[in-house]
Amino acid sequence: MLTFPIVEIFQSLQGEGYNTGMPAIFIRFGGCNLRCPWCDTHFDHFQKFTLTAILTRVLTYSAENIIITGGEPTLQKYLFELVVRLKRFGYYIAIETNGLRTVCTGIDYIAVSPKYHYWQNYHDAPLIKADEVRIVVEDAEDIEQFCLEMEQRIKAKHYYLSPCEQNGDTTLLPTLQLLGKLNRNRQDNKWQLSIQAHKIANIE
Ligand SMILES: Nc1nc2[nH]cc(C(=O)O)c2c(=O)[nH]1
Ligand code: SF4
Ligand SMILES: [Mg+2]
Repeated sequence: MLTFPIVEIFQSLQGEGYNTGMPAIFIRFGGCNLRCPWCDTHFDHFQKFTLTAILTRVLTYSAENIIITGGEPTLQKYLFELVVRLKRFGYYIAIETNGLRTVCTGIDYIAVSPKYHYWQNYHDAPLIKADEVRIVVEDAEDIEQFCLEMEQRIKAKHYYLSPCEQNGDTTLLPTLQLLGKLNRNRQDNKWQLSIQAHKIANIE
């Protein structure tokens, strides 16, 4: 029987990016094709759920939006089958991906978070169109170059920088400084700040 590795399913508010504040049911898949040193998700602890079990659980919540995340959710071979089933119930479906694989059709909103730590993997990454690009700011000399390359590579409506939190430290100041640099000499103020609002609010 078709099963999916599920870390957790819960309802909360989108804490990041353009849809911040949007009530959503989060479906978090296990497994990832990267190992970011600052990763905040235990994607290797999961339980097997059938499609019907996922659906049954999702239907216990009130939100009309779904955020598919992980881990790296595009690793799921049968993600499209899940999306089709969820769509029949009228859900608006967003996905959070690192952008190293294509995203199946039927998803309404793509948030891609390319990882500076794995820059070399992005030179030929397939995802070149998204709704938002969100880059976690690691304190590195050449991260501005990475951001500019991703802006060129991935066409999106919104571009965000997000501070990196690790062991109680945050890169908020370098993030603000980098926003200043990326937005200098241009009128569109294209790069915006995205914080992990759910962590400050102490919600899931
Ligand atoms: N509230 C809340 N918003 C989120 N947006 C993206 C998340 C993620 O872990 O992918 C996340 C998360 O874990 N919680
Ligand atoms: S891509 Fe995301 S889930 Fe995977 S290791 Fe990096 S931060 Fe963690
Ligand atoms: Mg998270």
